[in-house]
Amino acid sequence: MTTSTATSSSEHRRRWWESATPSGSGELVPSPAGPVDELGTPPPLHGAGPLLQTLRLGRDEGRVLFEGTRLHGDVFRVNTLLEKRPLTITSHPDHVKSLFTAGPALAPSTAGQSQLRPIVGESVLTATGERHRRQRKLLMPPFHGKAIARYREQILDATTREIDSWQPGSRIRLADSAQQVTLDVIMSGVFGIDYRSSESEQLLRRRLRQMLALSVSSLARISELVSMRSSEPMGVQKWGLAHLDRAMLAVIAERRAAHVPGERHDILSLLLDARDDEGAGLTDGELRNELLTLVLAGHETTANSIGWAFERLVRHPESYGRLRDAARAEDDGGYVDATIHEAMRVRPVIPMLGRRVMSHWRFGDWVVPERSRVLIGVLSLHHREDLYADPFRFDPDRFVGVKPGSTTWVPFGGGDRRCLGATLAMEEMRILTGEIARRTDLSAIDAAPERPVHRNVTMIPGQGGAVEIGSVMP
Ligand code: HEM
Repeated sequence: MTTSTATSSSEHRRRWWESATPSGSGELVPSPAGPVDELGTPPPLHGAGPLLQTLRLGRDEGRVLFEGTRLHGDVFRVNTLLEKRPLTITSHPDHVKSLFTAGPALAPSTAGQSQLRPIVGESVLTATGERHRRQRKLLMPPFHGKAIARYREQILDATTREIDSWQPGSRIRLADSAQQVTLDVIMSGVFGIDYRSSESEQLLRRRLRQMLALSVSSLARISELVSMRSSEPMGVQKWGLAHLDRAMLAVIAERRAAHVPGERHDILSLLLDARDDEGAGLTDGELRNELLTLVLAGHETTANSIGWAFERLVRHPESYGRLRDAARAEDDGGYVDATIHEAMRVRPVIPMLGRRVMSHWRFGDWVVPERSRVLIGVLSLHHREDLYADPFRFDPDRFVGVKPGSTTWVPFGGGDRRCLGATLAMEEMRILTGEIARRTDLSAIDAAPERPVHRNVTMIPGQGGAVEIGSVMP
């Protein structure tokens, strides 16, 4: 057996999001990982049939991850209807490293099977192999740190507008409020659209908002289920997308016609200038797919991370008090970043990452067959006692002056598929968290922690990070 991450069973009888474990950080025991020849498959989670295991994995990933590591340690397998071979789940940083560093030929991402594929088509998120490499290279420049600095003012403007609208004494869902900001940032940063824009650009803004509202409706959830195994959109999704596509292609055509290289700095304009190694640019269809990917991958993840951060903060008055003091001081001493890192550790919005091993692969004492799908349990990795003392405790101090490790803190994934928008997301979260803490006093509506809810591949706060607004300062 490899290193066990097992925790006491009494603690596990509680719900994991309400857990608090005693302190204690052991030494991390190394665990060999990588391609090998012979087999020795990991233990199954338990005896439940594939239908039940598929449903549990889709609805309650957190429970599967904590139950699996409690029963079996670092590595276990689940039989699902999604794959012919069992899925292997690992939570050991050495295994994570082997998958992140192996490269796309040996351990490609399974994002090609993403539920976003019917909507975004082939894009940097869903492409694999050479095509993914090309798209990623074209898209990188607008997401570099220097480029992100340009969006700072837009993020601050949108944040200020949102907080100005908050009324003392009212109750809000912070994830929804943050989404207004992240959507505005996407509109101005990605498309260069603001209130001064042309009629066709305003139409695109309305259509995007409509489609995003539709994408969380129950009708859309049903249509998502119907199109799960299809690479084409179906039902209400197809109808909504046809409307959006017309608006989006009209804006792309308008911009192409008026384009002067270097004049504008939004991502659409930068992408119009992008060229691959052969000197080819992106077609209108490719631009549409990439822009829609950025909208869908970028706004809800960031907004829900803010929702989770304040869901934790309002239930941890000491840390919240320190954050407010830090945000109101001239120099925050790194506490805002530390708070974001800690919130993303205890509540990663994407709790599992998918890879496929193209060779027999060793994970500690176990070897899984080639072409198996492997899931990295981000949530269970982030709660290892040998990596984080008292892992269920929310404690931003653990990250003050400490850079999170690339294989021990992975809310943005890693390797050649690491989140393209991570720098932008961090900047958005830094400004939102700092400004909310500086200007407002919030409190929890309910003392009980919010239950995690699983939607598609994300894990979001059940009440959206619900808070009561005490005061709002200018
Ligand atoms: C807190 C916010 C965010 C979180 C937690 C997050 C998380 C992730 C994760 C876990 C992945 C998959 C990584 C892997 O498989 O190794 C990913 C991929 C991606 N994300 Fe994000 N993301 C966030 C914000 C954003 C933003 C703001 C954008 C862009 C506007 C963005 C664009 C993308 C893209 C394009 C990919 C695909 C990258 C590729 O496959 O090469 N994300 N993100």
